Amino acid sequence: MKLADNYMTEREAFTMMGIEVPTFDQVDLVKTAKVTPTWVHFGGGNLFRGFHSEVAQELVAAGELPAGVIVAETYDDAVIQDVYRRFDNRHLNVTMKADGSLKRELIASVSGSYTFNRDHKADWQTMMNIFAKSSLQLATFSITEKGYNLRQPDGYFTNQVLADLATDPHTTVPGNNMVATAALLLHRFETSATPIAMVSTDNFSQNGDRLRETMQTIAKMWKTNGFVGADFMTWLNQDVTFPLSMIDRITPNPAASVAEALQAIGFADTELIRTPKGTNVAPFANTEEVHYLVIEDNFPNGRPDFTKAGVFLTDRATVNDADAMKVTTSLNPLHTALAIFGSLLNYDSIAEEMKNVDLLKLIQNIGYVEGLPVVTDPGIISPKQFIDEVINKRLPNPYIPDTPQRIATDTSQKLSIRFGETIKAYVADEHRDVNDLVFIPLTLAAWVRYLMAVDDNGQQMALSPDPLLATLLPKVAPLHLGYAGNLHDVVVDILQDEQIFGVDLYEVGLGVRVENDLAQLLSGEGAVACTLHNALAAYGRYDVAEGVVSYG
Ligand SMILES: NC(=O)c1ccc[n+]([C@@H]2O[C@H](COP(=O)([O-])OP(=O)(O)OC[C@H]3O[C@@H](n4cnc5c(N)ncnc54)[C@H](O)[C@@H]3O)[C@@H](O)[C@H]2O)c1
Ligand SMILES: O=P(O)(O)OC[C@@H](O)[C@@H](O)[C@H](O)[C@H](O)CO
Repeated sequence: MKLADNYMTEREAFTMMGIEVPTFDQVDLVKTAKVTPTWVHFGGGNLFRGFHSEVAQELVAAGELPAGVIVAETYDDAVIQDVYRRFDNRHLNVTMKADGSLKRELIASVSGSYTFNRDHKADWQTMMNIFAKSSLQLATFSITEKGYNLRQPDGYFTNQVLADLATDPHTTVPGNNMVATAALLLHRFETSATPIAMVSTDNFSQNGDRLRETMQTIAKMWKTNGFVGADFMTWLNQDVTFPLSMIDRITPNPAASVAEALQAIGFADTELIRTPKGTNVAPFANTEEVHYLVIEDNFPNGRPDFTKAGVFLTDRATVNDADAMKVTTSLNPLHTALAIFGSLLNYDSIAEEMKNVDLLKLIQNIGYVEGLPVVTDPGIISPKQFIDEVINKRLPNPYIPDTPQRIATDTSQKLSIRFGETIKAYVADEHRDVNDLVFIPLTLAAWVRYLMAVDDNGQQMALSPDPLLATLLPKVAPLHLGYAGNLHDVVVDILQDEQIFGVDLYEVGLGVRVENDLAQLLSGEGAVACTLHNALAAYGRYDVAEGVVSYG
């Protein structure tokens, strides 16, 4: 069987293979979406395919979303061509359960897919038409942290953004994806002027606020340059909402092991694709069973009843707390620590890393000891239960084919949220001492050590993509194993960069500690494993069997 087979008429054949098929006809969604679109999603990568599209499928089945969801790609044209249109906008979502069994579901909730950038004029116009429709209630985003950037590392607008902001959006098509998004909102204002919710579901704190600020920055510049009036600003401020969200579902890149399992049952569409822009996709997505989506309930033009698909809708403060819990202490910092140390120690599986007692203790100390105490309980999810589930069930699940290399992607964009927020909380609390942080600074030092692109055996190591590599690699170029020169002079520029860490590490009193850790980490072959082991012996406060104990 394959994705393009008619699941309405061949339902039994799919079911016999253990593939669940939709109860609705995708053709109906497509027809409805042409007239009354409801939901657009930007960034049709793996998270969307493993999570949002499944939420949409449940909502369609519940009669809550007759128009399905429309996918728009601003960045990677090949995604639309290779895994959406080529497969009639369908994919297989494979949920990998802790007992090794697979749930396979044919997803047909996508009612259209478009490449929204200036190279695709017809798709551009279609998206403009969709945004003009008063039926459109929301747009969601999963475009990675860097997808929201207007500025280059030095804080100035990128040349593309400068060019976009200097030209009238009514006459010139913008090149930057955020400016293009603002152009959609401008078109909406100038046509239906109906309210809309723009929902970022990317992994960073106050994600909605960042999207709002980005849209407002663009609008202000347009106004300054005389391209829009004050009325557009007023509409943007009053009628467009940017709800906060917390999203959680470990969704690794499509894995060969899952492709093989699908081939074994006779499913044909299993090709693993790496697009020229580096997105790893396939006709299927593979994801975990556990998932949380918490969204601020602020939809000014109405919304489907997301709760029918297990989504939490709540107030802003609760979402913020849930997000801070996940992104700054209880999941993503642990992931990033495993990504950095795992890459240096030559692991290619997160589950395998969890069998290394030192790596396990590392994340226990970062999570339970250093992060959890400064987290506010969101009330809807217990932080302690959440982190227990992450460390004891989710990360060790051998059936989740996740890799430290995937998670190490774009680390420079993530450190300020993953660790910087905890550092700031310690600094802000007069009852806490930032010098009690041991394993967070060690992980930051390990990231600088990682940038040397040499593993713990002294062998060259491929680095995961990161937009700052071009500026960072020349800075660490003098470093080598056994380096005995002036380390401070080499790393000071990096460690004081607030854009990267969220704080100037020297200003908060952690710079020298990170330098000292780095000196140990690069002292020779095996020094990464050894430094971690010694730090745990000296300062580890979490005992695997007994829970938190005092400093050694
Ligand atoms: N995969 C997960 O486990 C997971 C879980 C929770 C949250 N997230 C969030 O979702 C994001 C996407 O994850 P994914 O697994 O879908 O990744 P992916 O690599 O499968 O897809 C990335 C998507 O972002 C788009 N993109 C990349 N760079 C862009 C840019 N500069 N501008 C605009 N769009 C850009 C790509 O075209 C693609 O659609 C993550 O960065 C994270 O913030 C991921
Ligand atoms: O997606 P990123 O790049 O922000 O971070 C990598 C992983 O930590 C992340 O994708 C997790 O798998 C996810 O946050 C789990 O919900």
